[in-house]
Amino acid sequence: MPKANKISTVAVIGAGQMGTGIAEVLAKHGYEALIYDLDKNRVRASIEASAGYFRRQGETGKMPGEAAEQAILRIKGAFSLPDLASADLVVEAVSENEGIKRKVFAEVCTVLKPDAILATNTSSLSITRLAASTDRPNRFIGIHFMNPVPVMKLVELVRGIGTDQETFATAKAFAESIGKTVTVSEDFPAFIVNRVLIPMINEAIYTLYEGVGNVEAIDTGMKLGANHPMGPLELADFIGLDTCLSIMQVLHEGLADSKYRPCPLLVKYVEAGWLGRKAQRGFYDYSYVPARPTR
Ligand SMILES: CC(=O)CC(=O)SCCNC(=O)CCNC(=O)[C@H](O)C(C)(C)COP(=O)(O)OP(=O)(O)OC[C@H]1O[C@@H](n2cnc3c(N)ncnc32)[C@H](O)[C@@H]1OP(=O)(O)O
Ligand SMILES: NC(=O)C1=CN([C@@H]2O[C@H](COP(=O)(O)OP(=O)(O)OC[C@H]3O[C@@H](n4cnc5c(N)ncnc54)[C@H](OP(=O)(O)O)[C@@H]3O)[C@@H](O)[C@H]2O)C=CC1
Repeated sequence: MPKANKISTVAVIGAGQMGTGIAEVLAKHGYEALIYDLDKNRVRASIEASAGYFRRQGETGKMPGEAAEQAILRIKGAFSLPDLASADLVVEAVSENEGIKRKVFAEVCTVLKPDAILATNTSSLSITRLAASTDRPNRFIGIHFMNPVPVMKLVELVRGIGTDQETFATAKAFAESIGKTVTVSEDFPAFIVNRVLIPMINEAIYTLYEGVGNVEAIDTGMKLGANHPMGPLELADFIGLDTCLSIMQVLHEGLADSKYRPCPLLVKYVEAGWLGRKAQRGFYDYSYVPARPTR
């Protein structure tokens, strides 16, 4: 199994959709994955979902059955932060909120090996600022995976001002060892992919808000008219409307340009708890099969 220099055990903090996908890709490529979340039920649900994913991979012949079974065994639940002490690399994938991430870093640094690398999967936040809240800004880096992690080929690497060359080289070798293509972004709000993608989604929400078209017309338009695999509103629901809003806020505040103002309809949906697929409701209602547009 390919492994990046000096890394064999990887801890993933945050057992949501990204943390679960990251653990799956790690296990598939021979790494021991420890998955942690504040909510123990989330850890159990994540492990269960990953086991289901690998069983389907085995049943459909996408992975040899035995390899799929071994991958299941490589994902282990961590139910307290000291359980992460053996990690050579930590990938933080908790909610896109700077305060929450800072708190997690402060706590996890107390249990990590001094030479462990700390990475964040943040979609938008300053790597330099997050690094400054840790005891190891030189060994801190942004490793930004795309959703769904097992399918999407890209990883963006983002150095903070203090990230050292060895950390960057190890992170790059690690990302390539799990089959990802690496692009490098400078440490600016939302990096490259989300600087382009999320304002497009925000504009689609404005198009809905202003009554230019309904959900179906906007998504069909972009799928058939621009060959996007998902319409922008479907994609917003898929990413999570809370995450989309956080990214727009970081762009708006970080670049101080009114063109990044979050659409009031996006704000309202998040305030209502209509966060997209993960909440069963966003621009679509997922209690129906197939999901029905809500506007
Ligand atoms: C917010 C950020 O910080 C950055 C981001 O991630 S932005 C979001 C980036 N992601 C995108 O833009 C995704 C856009 N959507 C797509 O590419 C596609 O709709 C999709 C890949 C998600 C699904 O593709 P599809 O053709 O509609 O569906 P489907 O046929 O079911 O799936 C295609 C493959 O993906 C796999 N797949 C789909 N969802 C998956 C998931 N959650 N986990 C694992 N595999 C998944 C399927 O098993 C299938 O695999 P095979 O080809 O081996 O059979
Ligand atoms: N969604 C996407 O398409 C992408 C997201 N990202 C980034 O990945 C990160 C995670 O996103 P995503 O997986 O979608 O979000 P989710 O909401 O699916 O998952 C976040 C998880 O973190 C948990 N959590 C919150 N606070 C803590 C804490 N203090 N300690 C441990 N766990 C905690 C949450 O629990 P609870 O729900 O109980 O609060 C939840 O289980 C974000 O930074 C996001 O920007 C990056 C690329 C793509």
